[in-house]
Amino acid sequence: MTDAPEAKGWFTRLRDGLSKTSTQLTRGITEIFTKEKLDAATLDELEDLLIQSDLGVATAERVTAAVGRARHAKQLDGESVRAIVAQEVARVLAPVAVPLDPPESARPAVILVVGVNGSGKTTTIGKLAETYRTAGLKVVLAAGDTFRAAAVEQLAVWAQRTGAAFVSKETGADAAALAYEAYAKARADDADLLIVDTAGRLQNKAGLMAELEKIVRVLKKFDADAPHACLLVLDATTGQNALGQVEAFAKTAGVTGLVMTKLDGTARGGILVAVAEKYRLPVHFIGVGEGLDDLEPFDPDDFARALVGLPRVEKTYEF
Ligand SMILES: Nc1nc2c(ncn2[C@@H]2O[C@H](COP(=O)(O)OP(=O)(O)OP(=O)(O)O)[C@@H](O)[C@H]2O)c(=O)[nH]1
Repeated sequence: MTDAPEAKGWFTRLRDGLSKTSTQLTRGITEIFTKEKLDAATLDELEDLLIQSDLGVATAERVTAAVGRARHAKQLDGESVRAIVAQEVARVLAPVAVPLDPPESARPAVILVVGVNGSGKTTTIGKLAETYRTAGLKVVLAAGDTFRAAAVEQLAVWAQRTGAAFVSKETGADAAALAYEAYAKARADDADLLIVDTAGRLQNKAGLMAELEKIVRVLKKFDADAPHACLLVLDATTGQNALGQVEAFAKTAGVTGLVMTKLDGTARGGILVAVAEKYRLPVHFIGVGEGLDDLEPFDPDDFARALVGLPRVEKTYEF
């Protein structure tokens, strides 16, 4: 298969990126499962470890129950417990692993990108532009974070780097007016995809909501189905705060899917599982670095194996 080397490269980066999380989990599991006796207290310790690793209570219970069922069948060691963790985590994640396919019929399809400041929105938009440009789509980027000149400049650099068209206005300009101009340009250019950056200010929820609503209203004047996706970018290093962010943005912005960034900088990568389990929103992409190649479509099996530091299982296909 031609894509095998690239896929392998990504898994290695994913595993390296998640190494802080997997080292912590592996160490904890190994300590718990090298004891002579395997009893209810052992399972309680495992459950506590999984909760402390941000996986969420329901997943921790589910994994512990699976390990409990397996304990009579054979002598469990750390590695087999990690394999059970990976299997159960993959089962929790499978329903939310949904690709982001902008509708081809919409010209342009519109992706609105929201999230708190610093979550990695702009970087994610740059990487998305690269992904879709590489797939042959004509992409326009709209610098909707009009409050911060640095955010506009950063997005301009990404546009240049990826060959996407770029629309911006002066600092402080109305973000909805910018969205209007960007859509008009994208349509005039017969672009496939318009990706709109937004300012992220959770601390000013009312203002944020009004601004996002205005952007959406403007887009709907062109196309009643726009935006076709509203992506919330979450920074994994914020741990449990990610849950509050999903709550707030799901209410205010009508989030349709998630991107989780910075999984490489944290021992809290388990938070993706807690978010998936609680909100059941599609997870489209995950990010493990600042480079163009560091964003990939979300694969539940790869993520679950990397989370506990196990090698990738080559997929088998049934016909
Ligand atoms: N390690 C790591 N850093 C990342 C990742 N994604 C983004 N970053 C970095 O995180 C910082 C913030 O990213 P931005 O893309 O500027 O975030 P933003 O949400 O647009 O932030 P504002 O522009 O402040 O609204 C930058 O230094 C990025 O290079 C990632 O997956 N891993």
